[in-house]
Amino acid sequence: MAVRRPGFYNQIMLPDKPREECGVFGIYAPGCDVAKLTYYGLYALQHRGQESAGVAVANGDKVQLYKGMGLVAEVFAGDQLDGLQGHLAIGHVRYSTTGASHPVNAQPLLFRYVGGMLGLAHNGNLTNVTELRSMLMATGAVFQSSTDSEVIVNIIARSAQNGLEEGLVKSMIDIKGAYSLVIITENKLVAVRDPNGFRPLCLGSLGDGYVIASESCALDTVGAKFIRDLQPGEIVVISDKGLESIQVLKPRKRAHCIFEYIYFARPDSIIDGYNVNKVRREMGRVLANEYPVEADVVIPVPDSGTAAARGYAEASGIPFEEGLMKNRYIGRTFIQPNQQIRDLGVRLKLNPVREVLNGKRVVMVDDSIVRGTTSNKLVAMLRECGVREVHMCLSSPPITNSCYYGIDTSNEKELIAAQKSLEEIRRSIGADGLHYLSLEGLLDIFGEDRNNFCTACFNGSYPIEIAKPKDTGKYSLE
Ligand SMILES: O=P(O)(O)OC[C@H]1O[C@H](OP(=O)(O)OP(=O)(O)O)[C@H](O)[C@@H]1O
Ligand SMILES: NC(=O)CC[C@H](N)C(=O)O
Ligand SMILES: [Mg+2]
Repeated sequence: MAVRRPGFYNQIMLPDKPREECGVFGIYAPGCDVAKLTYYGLYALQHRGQESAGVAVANGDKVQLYKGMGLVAEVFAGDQLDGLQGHLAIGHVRYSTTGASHPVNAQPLLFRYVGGMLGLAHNGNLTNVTELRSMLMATGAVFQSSTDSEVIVNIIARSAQNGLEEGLVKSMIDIKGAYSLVIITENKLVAVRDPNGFRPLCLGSLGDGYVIASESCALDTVGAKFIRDLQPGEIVVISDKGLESIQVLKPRKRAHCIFEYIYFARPDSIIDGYNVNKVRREMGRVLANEYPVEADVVIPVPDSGTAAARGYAEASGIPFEEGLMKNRYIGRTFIQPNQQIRDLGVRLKLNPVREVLNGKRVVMVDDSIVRGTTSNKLVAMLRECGVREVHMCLSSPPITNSCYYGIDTSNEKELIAAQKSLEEIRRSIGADGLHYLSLEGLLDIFGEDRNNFCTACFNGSYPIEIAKPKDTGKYSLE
């Protein structure tokens, strides 16, 4: 789980939350209630960020925005959507990476620029944000927020004297890092994917209109048909002239985030050609082949460990059982992210099914270990239920490096695998056996696409150079 930076909102609302990122959604569909469809699209992407949510709608003359802190259903609990009328819209759910979790940093951001109005929603994280922001400030720019996303808006606006498209093309040379963007003007919807394709972004059709989303599950939710993923380095412009695609830069070496498949994305999504559920199941199968054990049951740590546990059970022939029950209604219930609350958090979230576990040798499958809080608590819970042996299996390699491309993983001091050996981790979580999926085994699942991923969190091989911030291991513009 991630370490939250201190901030007004964190202190009063946020638990120590899972590592997530942001979700973006855009729609161009004259004749449809685009605000409501965006709301439903964001609902489908809620797992990608729970700090704030917002929708911006355009009607040809103006862009209107409503956003706030909280879950989509909390922010739009009243009749806010009724006031947002138009034929195109964008939306955002946020999990902060640069800039605190605070109302000023909620997205979409909306500005007036040389071409009129411009709203932007961003998933990802820039790696040269400090440098860009200093450069902009030195030339008189002012900022309302502390996000890297506002830096992107400034860079685009400065180069857009001859039109937004030209501004975007030029700005993609300066902006470094991870960005999947949806942009709205009074009459255009624009989508942009960075040249490495770090974060996902896909295109669908809805009647005569189009939909853009971080994940295909959001297209399904609004009844849109998946067309394709955006190419790394591609800009898609949708207006009354139809859809135009501009391949800006030659795609660099692809660096799709492999953690989307392991943990973040919804299993029903298809990302860059691979169904997440299928990949997760395969991870479990590979895990079973790499680490065969004598056991009586395979249990998942729900929900993100479930598909891999099924794969492990299928490949090993050991029966699959639901040995841990997840409280479906667990959300943002806690108060402060301290260790005591974190420990309690595991209990609130997951409860063992004694009848399934008592006297058994258990393979417990989860997607990952970050700090070890979850696995430590779960192993202890299983022991209390009379489990004879616990083999902890992870469908990812050990996480040893921080992410600087849009995922709020802990800094390296808190990553257990960066600090301890495999044997020390096994002892510290109290398991009889511990096995992580090998990086080779993971990449083999993708066959000839095996080189198309960013695996920096496992091997420190960063596709875009990063200057690690000294103290926190995180970027901050506070
Ligand atoms: O080692 P830790 O620091 O405890 O982090 C690892 C856990 O965090 C994630 O789950 P999380 O509970 O965040 O969310 P989930 O319910 O979506 O799996 C992940 O699936 C692991 O279970
Ligand atoms: N997780 C993300 O994609 C966050 C987007 C952006 N960097 C922000 O912090 O608002
Ligand atoms: Mg989990």
